[in-house]
Amino acid sequence: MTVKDSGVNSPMDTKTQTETSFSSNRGAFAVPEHRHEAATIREALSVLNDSNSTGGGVQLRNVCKTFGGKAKALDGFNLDIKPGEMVVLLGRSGCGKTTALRALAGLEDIDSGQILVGGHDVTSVPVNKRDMAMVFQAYSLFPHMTALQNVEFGLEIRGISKKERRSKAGEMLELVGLSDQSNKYTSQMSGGQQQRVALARSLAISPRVLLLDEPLSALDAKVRVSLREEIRRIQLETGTTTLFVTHDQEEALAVADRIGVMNDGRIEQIDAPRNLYQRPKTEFVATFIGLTNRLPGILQANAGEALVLGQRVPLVPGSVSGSDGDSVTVLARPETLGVSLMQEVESVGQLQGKRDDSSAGALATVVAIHFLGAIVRVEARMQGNESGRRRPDDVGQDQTITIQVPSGDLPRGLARGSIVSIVPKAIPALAVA
Ligand SMILES: Nc1ncnc2c1ncn2[C@@H]1O[C@H](COP(=O)(O)OP(=O)(O)OP(=O)(O)O)[C@@H](O)[C@H]1O
Repeated sequence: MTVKDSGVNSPMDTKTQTETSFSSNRGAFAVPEHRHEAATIREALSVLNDSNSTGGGVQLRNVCKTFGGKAKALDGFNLDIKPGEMVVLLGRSGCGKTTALRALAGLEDIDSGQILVGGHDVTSVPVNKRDMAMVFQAYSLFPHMTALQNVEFGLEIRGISKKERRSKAGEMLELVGLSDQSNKYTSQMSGGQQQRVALARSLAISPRVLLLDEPLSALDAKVRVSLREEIRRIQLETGTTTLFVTHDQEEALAVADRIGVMNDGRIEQIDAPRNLYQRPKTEFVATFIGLTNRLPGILQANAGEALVLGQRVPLVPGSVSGSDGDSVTVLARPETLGVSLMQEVESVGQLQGKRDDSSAGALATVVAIHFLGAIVRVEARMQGNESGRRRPDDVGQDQTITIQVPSGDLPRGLARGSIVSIVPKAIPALAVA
């Protein structure tokens, strides 16, 4: 990773990266010898600014960034974050999330485009003048300083008086729930506690924008969940405009006001978590967020519907256009499919003989049941139509379909090997070609 030199707050430039120091009013502080840790601490501190304004939205306009003349990390990237909003960038590894965040911070120069904060063009403003603070995946704290000293440090490099910074640092540690740990060395703290300290240090300077780069990735599952809730609570309490980068869907859905799903250097869709899940505009977004079943459908173009397993399913905006009768694929969420047990038969073939082919639903055999606490996920294998009279929207033989129901709604007696009828509910879904 290249580390952009950042100016006044990072006198490390002249030192080697394995042994270096920060100078401040207090004197010099040794930085850990580990090369990556040193670079991360330097970046975290360099983003802490030496100007004083708060609030403001963010705009990245048509930003392009290429590394070494190769594929574009950002390719016409556009993002608009409202003041006080928490936007999460979500996407696969390498799609450009971190580059977007670092470009906003000023840690990466951009090839073209414009970056505005609070309506002011900061494209050429150095990193330490952008009024931002950043928390990284790595803890980026001084291990030989206490929690209080680490939080104070960000204020000290901005020339805040000792009395004032001690009071502010104490306040921030209280905000992140660490008042009773303030005199502990950060090297003696858990990962979750260290990230709280890093968050307190970032917020102590009242940044215009808070940047969170996979801040929870190094933590174990339980701590991740509790800390993400804490981050959201604190962000709402302080009203700090925040950009959060993660590849963890659940994390994104849990904390964001809006999620921007990234693909190949740009945002494919940005929306409130619920809209993104229920009304995805593209196949990429529909399949990236949550689970989907690919079901054959027959387009009812004028009605804005598709016939799926004999049932009319409304289509969301962004669905493929075409003519009545066109074959499409409908991306149905597991919870939009109803499942009922066909108790009176022993085989699908036996039932198919009795069934009217015009009735809605398809027959399937349950192959797995996953109990997930509040919900149950059922995997069922379609059997095809053995009577030979296939409906045009019959699901392919042997296709496995995933259905999800609240635990309390699971049909009594449903077990592996049960024969079930699957019927789509009239819940909007995306249709693709
Ligand atoms: N300093 C760099 N030098 C060369 N290429 C880079 C550099 N930083 C990023 N890239 C490339 O730019 C693209 C976007 O990288 P970026 O780190 O922004 O992706 P990401 O979505 O954050 O991925 P991850 O989730 O794995 O962190 C990738 O192809 C990556 O290899």
